[in-house]
Amino acid sequence: MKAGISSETDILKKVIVHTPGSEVSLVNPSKKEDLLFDDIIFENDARIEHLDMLKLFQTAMPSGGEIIEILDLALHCFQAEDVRHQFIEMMIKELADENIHPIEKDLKKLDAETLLQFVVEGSIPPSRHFDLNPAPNLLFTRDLAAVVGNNIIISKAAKKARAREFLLMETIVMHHPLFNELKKNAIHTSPQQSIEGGDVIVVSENIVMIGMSERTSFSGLMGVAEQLLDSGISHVLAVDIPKQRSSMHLDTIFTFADHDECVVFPPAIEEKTDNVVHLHSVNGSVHAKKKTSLKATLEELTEKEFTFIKCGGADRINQFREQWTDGANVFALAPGVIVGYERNTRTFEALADHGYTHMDQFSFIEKFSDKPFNQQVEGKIAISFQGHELCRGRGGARCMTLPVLREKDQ
Ligand SMILES: NC(=O)NCCC[C@H](N)C(=O)O
Repeated sequence: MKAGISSETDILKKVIVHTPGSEVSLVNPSKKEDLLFDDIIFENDARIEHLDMLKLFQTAMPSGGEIIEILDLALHCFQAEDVRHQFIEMMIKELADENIHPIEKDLKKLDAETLLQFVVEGSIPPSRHFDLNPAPNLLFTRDLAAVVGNNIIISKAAKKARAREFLLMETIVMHHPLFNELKKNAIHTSPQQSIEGGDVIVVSENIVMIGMSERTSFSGLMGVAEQLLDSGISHVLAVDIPKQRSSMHLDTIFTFADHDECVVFPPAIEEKTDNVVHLHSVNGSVHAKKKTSLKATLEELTEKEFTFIKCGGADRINQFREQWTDGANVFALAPGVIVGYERNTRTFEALADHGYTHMDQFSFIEKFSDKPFNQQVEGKIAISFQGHELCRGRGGARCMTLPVLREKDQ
C-alpha cells in the first residue's frame, strides 16, 4: 500500500487518528497529572469535536483520501493469535514495573476486541479484577511514530503513561499491510533512548527537524539522526527547545502552514539563538555544526525565504495564552490550507495578516459540500474548529494526526 511523507504540507492522502472513547472517562482526577492531562475531559463532547474535525478533513481531502482509525488497524493485526501473544509478551517485558505477568495466561485467552479494550482501558472486562491506568493519550496519534520519506521512525515513549500506546503502534507497523513497504525502513531506538513523533518535522525530501525536548532524549535524537542520514536524508536539524510541560514537543511551538511559512511561538523559536545544530554526513560519519538561528538555517538549506507567523500575534500575553492552547500546533491538509483550534483567535488574525482567508469548519464544509475542494483555486485558508474538550489533553490538530501519505498532486 502506498505510503510516504516528503513534507509537512503536501496534499494529505492518508492519516491515522483516534476518536476518543471510553478511556477518557476512566481518568481519575487524582491521577490526571500522571496521565499527562491538565483536566478531566467530557467524553461525549470530545468525541463530537473530534468527529467534526474528521468531517472537515474529509471535505478538504481529495477523493480516495483515507482517514484511518488506529484501533481498526490494531484490530486487524490482533485477529492473528500469534500477533496477540507476541504483543502480550512484549508488553510484559517492556512494562516490567506494571507487573502484568501474573495475568499472562488470562490475557492470552482474550479475543482481539477484548485484548484491545485491555490495552486502551487498562482492565479486563467484565470482572476488571486487574486494573492498570487507561491510555487517554491515544488521541494524540502523532507521537506514536513518524513517517519520513519512505522510512518510519518507531517512537519510544518518554513517559510511562504512554508506553502501551507506543507498543501498539509498533505492533501495527510490524503486522499491518499498510506498513508493508515502510516497515522495511523502520528506524528503531535502543531501550535507554526516547523519541516521540511530535518532535519530528519533515521540512522537505532531504531535510528533517527533530526537537530535543522533554520527550526526545539527546541520545534518541542522535540515534535516529544517524539512521536517517544513512537512509538518504541529507540534513537533520536538532532544535533545542524548553524542557517543560507547555512545550513538550517541537510541534507545540513550531508547525508548517505552507512550504515556506511556519506558525511559531516567538519566545522559544524566533527569539532564541544558538538553539540549532545542523547534522549531516561526511564520508559516513555524522558532522555537527552549531547554527545561530533556525530561520536562517532553513533559508540556507532550502534556498527559500521563510516567513514565521507569530502564534498569538504581537502581544506577549496572547502568545503565551494561545501557545498553551495549541495555537502553534496547526495541521496542513494541503499547502497553505491549515486547521487549528477556534479559540486561538489572535493566531488566526496573524494568519489573516499573512494572506490566509479565515473560515470556520462549518462554513468550509458547507461551501465544499457539492464541489471538490481544490487548493490551487481557493488559495491560502486557515480553518478554525472547535476543540474545547480536546484541548484539555494538551494537544492540537497536528498532535491528533499521524499522516502516512502526502502527495504533491490531487
Ligand atoms: N505532539 C504533541 O504535542 N502531542 C501532545 C501530547 C499530549 C499528551 N497529553 C502528552 O502529554 O503526551
